[in-house]
Amino acid sequence: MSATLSGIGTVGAAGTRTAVAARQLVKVYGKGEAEVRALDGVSVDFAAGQFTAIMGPSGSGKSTLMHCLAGLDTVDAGSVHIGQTELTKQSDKGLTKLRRDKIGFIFQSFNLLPTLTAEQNILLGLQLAGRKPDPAWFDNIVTVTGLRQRLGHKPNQLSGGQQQRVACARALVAKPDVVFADEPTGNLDSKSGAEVLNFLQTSVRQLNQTVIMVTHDPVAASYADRVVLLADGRLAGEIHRPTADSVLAAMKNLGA
Ligand SMILES: Nc1ncnc2c1ncn2[C@@H]1O[C@H](COP(=O)(O)OP(=O)(O)OP(=O)(O)O)[C@@H](O)[C@H]1O
Repeated sequence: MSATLSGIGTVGAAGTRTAVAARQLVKVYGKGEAEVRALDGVSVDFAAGQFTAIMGPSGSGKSTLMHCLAGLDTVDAGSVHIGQTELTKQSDKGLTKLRRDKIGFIFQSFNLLPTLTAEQNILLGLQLAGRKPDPAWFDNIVTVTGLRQRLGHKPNQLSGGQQQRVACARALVAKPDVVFADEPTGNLDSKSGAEVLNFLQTSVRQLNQTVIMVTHDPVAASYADRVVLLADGRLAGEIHRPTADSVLAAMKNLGA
């Protein structure tokens, strides 16, 4: 841990712990005339036990930031810490372990295995890691996702919203330090989207999880505790206790 990051992983004055900390992240694509600085010096902390949405105009760097925070892409400069562990210093092997043990993912396309039941999909990652689920925790997740009657169903027997709730349960079952959700409601109608967002909110408020979500949708962002705004690869502000209207107004200010 570097000296400038001494607060990371500790309890701060307000009683909050930092789950993810990014410092001066730079990510450049292409060279010369074609160079794009997708991230241009982004420093941001994400508190544990909070639901944060990342928003910004198209091309502002949201996906790049999430991929760099989650160790799915490398940075050109800067650091990312997940708790006390510096992700940006890990070997490929270390990164695989970190992603498996500390990070949960939810994607726009649900990425469930079609031949497995909902329960088998939820437990697959743990099984591959040779770990057993904590029965009480599994039970909690099944309750808040409302999947109890659906555990024996295969993905093609489930609605889109139910499939995404299975993907949410799969992301949470290993008790990760942080869950990254990339446009989790992008493929869902508004009712199913609301179910998934309610679940993510409940997982933070009742199960004390940490969720970071990229979204284009001000209504989806209004479920978060905090919205971080990006523009041109830089931080462009933040909103605490967002409403759909306050997010929409901020996005209009950014020219989105
Ligand atoms: N693999 C790549 N090669 C070249 N340029 C890229 C690559 N990936 C992203 N970019 C560029 O980096 C910038 C940021 O892209 P990014 O996808 O992170 O933005 P975004 O805010 O998620 O956009 P959107 O809302 O449209 O999904 C854009 O200018 C994009 O064209």
